[in-house]
Amino acid sequence: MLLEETLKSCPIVKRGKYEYFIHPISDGVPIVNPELLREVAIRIIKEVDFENIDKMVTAEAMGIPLVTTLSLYTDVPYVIMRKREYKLEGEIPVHQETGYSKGQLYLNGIEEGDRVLIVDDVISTGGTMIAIINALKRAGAEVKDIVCVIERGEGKKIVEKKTGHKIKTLVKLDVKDGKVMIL
Ligand SMILES: O=P(O)(O)OC[C@H]1O[C@H](OP(=O)(O)OP(=O)(O)O)[C@H](O)[C@@H]1O
Ligand code: HPA
Repeated sequence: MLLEETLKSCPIVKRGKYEYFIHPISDGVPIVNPELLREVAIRIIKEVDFENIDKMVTAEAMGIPLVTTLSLYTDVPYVIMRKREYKLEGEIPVHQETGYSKGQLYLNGIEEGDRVLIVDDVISTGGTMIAIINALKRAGAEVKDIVCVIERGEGKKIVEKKTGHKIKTLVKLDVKDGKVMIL
């Protein structure tokens, strides 16, 4: 499949001590081909019961092409957790920490009782997913399902243990000696 094929040959750069892989789905560079985006969206749709989902939630930036594509296929609307504060009434700020960055994410647009699907491109340390789940909990939403396209490291296990939510992923990889290995 295209996702696995393109991951195997993608470049790695250092971000501090973190070996960061660069891929169209996780970075939008060097180029995003529609065949790959379509394959990923269809693989996600096969994993999720969209009949039970009111809204999708993702984090800026690289969840955005994913939820956009999914929304066009399923007619389910989406909310983007932004790194920028809007100061709208009811806005929920949460702390986000990844393997290479720290910051804030802001949730708007979710109402109590909303049945939510969380979508993201990568789960690595799990810091971003914890932030998203915390924000949704504070909003009173019901997390129905979670899908991340790419899994690396221990984040998935850590978040599942900490929150009790199951996380679905399409591909699991490891970055070793400057190369991506599909597990
Ligand atoms: O499991 P974690 O260690 O938290 O890593 C996963 C997060 O890292 C990336 O986001 P990033 O904040 O780098 O933003 P980007 O989407 O703008 O690249 C990615 O899109 C995930 O949201
Ligand atoms: O290594 C990575 N590459 C792209 N996005 C990511 N998000 C967390 N880790 C990574």
